[in-house]
Amino acid sequence: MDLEPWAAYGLELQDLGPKGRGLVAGKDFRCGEVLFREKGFRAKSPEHLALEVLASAEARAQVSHLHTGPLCHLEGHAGTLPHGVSEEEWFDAYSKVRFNSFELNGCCFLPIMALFNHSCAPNAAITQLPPHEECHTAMVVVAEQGIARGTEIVYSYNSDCLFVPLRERRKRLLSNWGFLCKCSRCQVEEEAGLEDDEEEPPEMPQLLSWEEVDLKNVNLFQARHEVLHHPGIPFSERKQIFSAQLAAAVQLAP
Ligand SMILES: C[S@@+](CC[C@H](N)C(=O)[O-])C[C@H]1O[C@@H](n2cnc3c(N)ncnc32)[C@H](O)[C@@H]1O
Repeated sequence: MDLEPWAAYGLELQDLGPKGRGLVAGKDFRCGEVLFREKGFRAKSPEHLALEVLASAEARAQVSHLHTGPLCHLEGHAGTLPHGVSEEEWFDAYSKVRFNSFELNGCCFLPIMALFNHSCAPNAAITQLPPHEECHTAMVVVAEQGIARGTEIVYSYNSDCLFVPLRERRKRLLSNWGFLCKCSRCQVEEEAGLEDDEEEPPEMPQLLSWEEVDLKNVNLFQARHEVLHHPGIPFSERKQIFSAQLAAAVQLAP
């Protein structure tokens, strides 16, 4: 593998403290721009993917740089290990797959995409590209002002997380991904004491709808901030708005 394949996309890998490493914009990106594409591996489950990785020296090399999650979360292999594979090698491969893959018509594993950190107020989103049988994914900028050079690029590991209050978001991320979310939104809400408070009903902002998906970049994401930050908007409505924005961004992408 190329030593720094993300550099060709204008991305820089940096140490970001409590979140570990993360990818940062090395140049300005426009709203709606596709900033990254990758073809990865797909299998029925993380266990199947780990076995595929262990079976191929090339795949092992492709994942060697990845974060290894907390082993206490792992149940380990159900049956016998492949010939010549030690327990230690199994746990390393399984942990890398388990904590860096996501569910998209099966278990999808993208070795470079796995370097992006999660945020509950993301400035990018990932979307599947055709042909859909392949694990082929693009990342699209969904920040209303685009993404300025030097800004960390973050997407939501589980877009459902965007639409629930702080305590519930943290619970889901902790149980599915094994980390306590330290994104900017969680930190602001934590400092404001929202974890303990009953959430107040929001004033309804001016929201985008499905009918408006052909809007131009300028106002495409004008309602995004409100959508993410007003906890009282019904879950189904938030999801619809978020999906409409993403669909519009993909249509606008070159
Ligand atoms: C897919 S990896 C992302 C890249 C990783 N930071 C690295 O150094 O390789 C996922 C891991 O990054 C860390 N991480 C990602 N987003 C985070 C966030 N919002 N808050 C805290 N940790 C985060 C967690 O350790 C998580 O298990």
